[in-house]
Amino acid sequence: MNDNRVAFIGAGNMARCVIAAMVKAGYPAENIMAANRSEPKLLALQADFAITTSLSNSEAARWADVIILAVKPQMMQQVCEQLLAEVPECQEKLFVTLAAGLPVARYEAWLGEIRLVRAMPNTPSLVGLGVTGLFPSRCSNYERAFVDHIFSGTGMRVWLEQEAQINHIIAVTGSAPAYFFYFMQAMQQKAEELGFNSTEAKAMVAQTALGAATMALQSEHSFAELRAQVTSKGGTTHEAVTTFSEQGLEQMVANAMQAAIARAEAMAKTL
Ligand SMILES: NC(=O)C1=CN([C@@H]2O[C@H](COP(=O)(O)OP(=O)(O)OC[C@H]3O[C@@H](n4cnc5c(N)ncnc54)[C@H](OP(=O)(O)O)[C@@H]3O)[C@@H](O)[C@H]2O)C=CC1
Ligand SMILES: O=C(O)[C@@H]1CCC=N1
Repeated sequence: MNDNRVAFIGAGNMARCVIAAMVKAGYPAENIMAANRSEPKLLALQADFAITTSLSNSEAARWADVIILAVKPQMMQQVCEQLLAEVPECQEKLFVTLAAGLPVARYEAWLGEIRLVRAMPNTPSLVGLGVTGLFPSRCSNYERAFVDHIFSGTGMRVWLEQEAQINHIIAVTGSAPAYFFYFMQAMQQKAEELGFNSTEAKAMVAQTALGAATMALQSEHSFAELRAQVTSKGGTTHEAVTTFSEQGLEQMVANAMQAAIARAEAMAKTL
């Protein structure tokens, strides 16, 4: 499977995360190319992963067996239409798109009835601890297995049966690293107010998050049970958790996740 040539169109944050995971998992760098409209990110990818790069999307698409679309959703129509105009044979290749919001039908309007996988990774893919949701359209079993192989180094993969579930996985995992970073940022700010220096505070908060997530993954207990283990009757945790609860944490989280889904649905209509 490592013989297939994989080209990324767009070499930003998410392309870097997936490329890092592929290379770390042993995918040959000579079979990976990244194209970007400007040079700095390409130079960094060359230096870090020894992949091939290009300032021409068309060159990358011509070279590739598999084309991974990794530009922002707002750029996607222009990129796809230009690819089809300059590399008409790209229609015969396998496409993967990382973009939020855009349904398969939109790509078919721009590129024809292509074989496409919508993938929704998240940034912890960079360190092999990501979650990627995947929805295939018109793909063979081999193509599905190959895309699973591409993302194998990113962490957990979840194949979805309904396209609408992509918007749900955006809320649950795609956008979710930002929720945790926001929570940790708030904890770090308070720790600094309490007198810990910034480096110490960041490390203490991140280590606690890592410890809690590792315990949850290794334990059969529910999150509620693990929380109960920390919460002594009449103790400090009870006061903190009650404050979260009284101030509506659960509803706030649900509202935020629903807002992410609503935005993905709106993008599907407007982009
Ligand atoms: N970030 C995340 O956590 C996740 C993002 N995604 C999806 O991944 C996609 C990329 O997001 P992300 O990596 O964060 O965005 P970035 O802005 O970091 O990367 C987009 C890249 O596309 C390049 N680009 C823009 N227009 C063109 C063009 N016409 N031709 C070639 N390259 C172009 C940009 O170049 P330049 O450097 O010149 O601006 C930039 O490097 C989005 O569709 C997003 O929805 C999916 C899951 C998670
Ligand atoms: O914010 C976004 O739209 C993208 C998709 C998921 C994470 N980042």
